[in-house]
Amino acid sequence: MDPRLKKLEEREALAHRGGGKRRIDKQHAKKKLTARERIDYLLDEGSFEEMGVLVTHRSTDFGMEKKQYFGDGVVTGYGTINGRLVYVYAQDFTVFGGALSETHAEKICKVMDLAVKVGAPIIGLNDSGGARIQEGVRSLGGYADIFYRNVQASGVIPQLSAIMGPCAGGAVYSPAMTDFTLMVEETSYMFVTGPNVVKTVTNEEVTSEELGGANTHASKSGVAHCTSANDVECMEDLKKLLGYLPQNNKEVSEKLPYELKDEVREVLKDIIPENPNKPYDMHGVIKGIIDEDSFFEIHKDFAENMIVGFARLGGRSIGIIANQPMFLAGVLGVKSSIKAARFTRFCDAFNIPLLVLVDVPGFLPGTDQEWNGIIVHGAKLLYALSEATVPRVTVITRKAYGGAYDVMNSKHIGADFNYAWPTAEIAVMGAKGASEIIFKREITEADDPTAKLAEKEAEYAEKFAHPYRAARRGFIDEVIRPENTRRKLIKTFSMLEGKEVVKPDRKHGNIPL
Ligand SMILES: CCC(=O)SCCNC(=O)CCNC(=O)[C@H](O)C(C)(C)COP(=O)(O)OP(=O)(O)OC[C@H]1O[C@@H](n2cnc3c(N)ncnc32)[C@H](O)[C@@H]1OP(=O)(O)O
Repeated sequence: MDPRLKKLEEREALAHRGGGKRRIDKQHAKKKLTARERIDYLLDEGSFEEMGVLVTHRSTDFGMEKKQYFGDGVVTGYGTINGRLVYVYAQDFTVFGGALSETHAEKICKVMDLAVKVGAPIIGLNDSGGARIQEGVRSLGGYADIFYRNVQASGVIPQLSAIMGPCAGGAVYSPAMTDFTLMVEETSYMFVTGPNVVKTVTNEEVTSEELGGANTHASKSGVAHCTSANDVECMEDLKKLLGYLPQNNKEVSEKLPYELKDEVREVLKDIIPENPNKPYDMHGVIKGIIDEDSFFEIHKDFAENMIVGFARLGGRSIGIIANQPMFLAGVLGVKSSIKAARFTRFCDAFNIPLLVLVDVPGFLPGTDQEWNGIIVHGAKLLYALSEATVPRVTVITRKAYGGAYDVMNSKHIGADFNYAWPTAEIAVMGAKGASEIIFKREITEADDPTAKLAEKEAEYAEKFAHPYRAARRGFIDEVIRPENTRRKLIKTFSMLEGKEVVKPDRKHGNIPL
């Protein structure tokens, strides 16, 4: 063999060995794949083109000049997922624990820059011990270079993060600024300060898993949008999620071929219980509207009184925001408002039309909510929907009470089409609460206050617990039969395809944060 070619092959082979067999075995023993194996699962077969395979770090402190690994702990490049171009970086835990050096960061920045220039999604597979301790501030600078690029890329290309091992300290802020963070159950964790620091500062005893494992972030903090059972499932989830998204903010998501069929869905006819206070599962309504098996739920276990996720409707990718009467009667709270607001802004940035399903009795009362800022967090959702210019369609299935009626994509805040089912109740509040206030004297002075309250409640319900007053005013465009919802929505979103909104000239608005 030509010795020059041999030199190249030797180096490439070394790069592919990562931190060596012992460390790869250790990675596998933890039920984790290596960086290269993850990329193999993620991308279309044979599509990966690696960049910077021969990069090494430049550190000479602590004898580091003798510890050189080609690639420097991160595999970067581009390839395709279902034929679509994506950029990817995967941290290699077998090399310095995937710790981020100056050169490691430069490699990540290079693919991020390309992704923005070309206009294709970037996917980061994180598995790292954080800043390369031997490099000090050069490593910290490398993180900041990535953070800066995350912000510049935000709303321009989709940015997806998978946490597949440790992600601690400042390292957490890159995934936090990307659009979606997926975490692998049991093998990944994220925290700003680990259990030892927590114990020293607050005297709390907590494990890494409890503090920042996948389930914690998926249910308590909302930092994780989805969790996956293992590395392979995580790659599959990334692929699925990507399927709903466009390549960049100038494109729309691919519309899948769709044959008109089963537009009338009888299953929706009886989904609302007779008793208006009885819960039902809004997932059933979603299922009854969308293309078969097409719902990809985001934040499934976080703020469950609100459902958000992507679906296909007549082959078109849409974002769904829906109150969930099964949890806290579907009220708006701090977490659910933040959840829906963030999702709204993503969909709006990437031209994904929004369907809002409403069954909301109001805002969650209590000191906990008030002291945690429901005013400002509720305003986030109001603001996000009001500024969204993508096609926005609302269906009120049952309750739309008080300020929550306004917030949940009402006509008044710019929704394009507002439907209501005959079971809709659009009012300032429920009939009982309203009667107790406005007929207070009559009720207390009555011989039988309970009977009086029931009489007044019925009177109020007769007047307001329906969609027809709103329809008379044009706040509701049409009262539709539930079984026809899918058909109506396919037509409506198709009709709205050409929607354009000219926005006022300003640097940016000031969303309540
Ligand atoms: C932006 C600001 C920040 O990032 S501040 C955070 C700085 N990082 C940290 O404090 C975490 C330090 N590392 C650790 O605590 C552990 O290594 C963690 C990540 C928990 C992994 O533990 P474990 O699975 O047992 O692996 P290990 O300790 O044997 O490490 C594997 C190899 O990786 C190395 N390593 C790890 N972290 C770093 C780092 N930050 N800088 C440089 N090297 C790192 C370890 O030395 C070890 O190397 P080797 O394989 O024994 O040669």
